[in-house]
Amino acid sequence: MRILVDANIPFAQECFGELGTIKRLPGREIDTASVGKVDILILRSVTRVDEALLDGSKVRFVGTCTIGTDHIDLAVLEARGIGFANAPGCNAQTVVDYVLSCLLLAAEHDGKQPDQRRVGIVGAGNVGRRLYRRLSALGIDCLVCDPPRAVQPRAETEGSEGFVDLDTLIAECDTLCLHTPLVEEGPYPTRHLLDERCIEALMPGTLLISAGRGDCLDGAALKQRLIARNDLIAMLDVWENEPAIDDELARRVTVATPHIAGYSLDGKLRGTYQVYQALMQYLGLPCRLTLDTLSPPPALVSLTLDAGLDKWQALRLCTRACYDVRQDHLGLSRYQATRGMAVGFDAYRAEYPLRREFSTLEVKLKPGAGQHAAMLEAAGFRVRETA
Ligand SMILES: NC(=O)c1ccc[n+]([C@@H]2O[C@H](COP(=O)([O-])OP(=O)(O)OC[C@H]3O[C@@H](n4cnc5c(N)ncnc54)[C@H](O)[C@@H]3O)[C@@H](O)[C@H]2O)c1
Ligand SMILES: O=C(O)[C@H](O)[C@H](O)COP(=O)(O)O
Repeated sequence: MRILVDANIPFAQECFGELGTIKRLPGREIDTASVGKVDILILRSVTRVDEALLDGSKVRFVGTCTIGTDHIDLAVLEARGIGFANAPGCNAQTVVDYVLSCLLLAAEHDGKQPDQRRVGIVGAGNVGRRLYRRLSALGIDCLVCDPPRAVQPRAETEGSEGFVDLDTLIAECDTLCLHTPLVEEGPYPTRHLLDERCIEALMPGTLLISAGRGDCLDGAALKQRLIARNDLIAMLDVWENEPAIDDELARRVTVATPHIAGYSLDGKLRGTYQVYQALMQYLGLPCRLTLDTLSPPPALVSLTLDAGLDKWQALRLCTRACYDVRQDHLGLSRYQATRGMAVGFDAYRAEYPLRREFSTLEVKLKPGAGQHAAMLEAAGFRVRETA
C-alpha cells in the first residue's frame, strides 16, 4: 500500500509503517500529481481535499489528524466511497492550556487577574466545554454561546446558567474566547460570526482570544478598530488567509501566533493515534500500538513549590514552565521579520518547539504551598503534596 503523510505529523512511521510505503510531503505541497498512485492519505488541516485533488486517484481512505474538517469536502469522499476519519477532541486540552496562558499574560497588560474577568465562550464543543470546566473550577465566571447546542440544552455540562446568545455574551463579558469551527451553510453559519457589528460592540478593554478558525472573525473589521481606537487586547492564533495572513493585523494585535494553539506533542500524537485506530478498523486489522507506549516521557517531569507565592504567581509559574504563549508570539514575529509572513508562518510551525500539556507536569507542593493544591489541579496539573 502507498501512504502519503503530511510531513508535520509525528509518529507516522510507528503508526502507519506496517501498512506499506510511506512518503512524506509538506501539507501545502500535496497536489493531484503527488496523490496519483496513493492508496491512503494522512493529512492535517492545510491540505484541501476536494474533487480536483482526488481526480484520477485511487485513494481509498483519507485521515486528518486534526479536530477541524473544513478542509475536506466530505460529500466528495462519500460519493467516491472513500473512508474517512478525523480526530475529535485530540488537541482540545492543549488549546485550553493556550487560553490559560493568554489569560495570565493579559493580566500583565490590564492588571485584571483571571477571576476578575467574565469570560464568554463561543462554541461549547470539545474545546469550549473543557475550557468552561477548567475556568469554572478556577472560580472564573463564564457565559456560553452555542446556538446549535442550545436547541438541545445539556445544562448538566454547561452549568445551570445554560446558553446565551452572542449579543448578550458580547454585552456582558470582558473576555471572549472563540472556539467555533468554520461552518459555511445551515442555520448557524460561522464565517465572520464575529463581524464588524460585533467587533464594534465589544466593550473597551475586552480581551479577545480567537483559536477556532480564522474565517470566523472579520480580520479587516478588527484591524480597523485597532487602528481607530486600539482599545482591545486581541490574541489571535487563527487567521483569514493562512499562511499569508494580514501583516498589519498581526503587528497590531497583542499576541499573534501561527495556528499553534493545539500544537503540543500530546495533542498531535493523539490526533495521529485516533486516525491510526480508525484506519485499522477500516482495514479490518488489529491495533497493536497503544497511546501510552507511543507517548514519550516529558522533559520537565516535576517542579516543587514552597511557601511565598500567591495564587496567581503560583499558577503563572507552573503554566509558563509548561507553555508560554509569549514565545510563540516572538517566534512568529522573528520569522516574519526574517522570512516574510507567508513563509515564516509555516516555517515556525514546521520547526515548532517541543511542548507538552499541563497534565504531563507534576507539581509538588511543600506544606507551605499546600493551599494551592485545588487551584493547580483545576488548572490541569498533576499535584502532589510533599513533606
Ligand atoms: N487553533 C488551533 O490550533 C485549533 C485546535 C483545535 C481545534 N481548532 C478549531 O476549533 C474548532 C472547535 O473545536 P472543537 O473540538 O471544540 O469542535 P467541536 O466540533 O467539538 O465543537 C464545536 C462547537 O461549536 C458549536 N458551534 C457551531 N456553530 C456555532 C455558532 N454559529 N455559534 C456558536 N457555536 C457554534 C457547535 O455546536 C459545537 O458545540 C474546530 O472545529 C477547529 O476548527 C483549532
Ligand atoms: O483542527 C485542528 O485540530 C487544529 O486546528 C490543528 O491544530 C491544526 O493544525 P494543522 O492542521 O494546521 O497542523
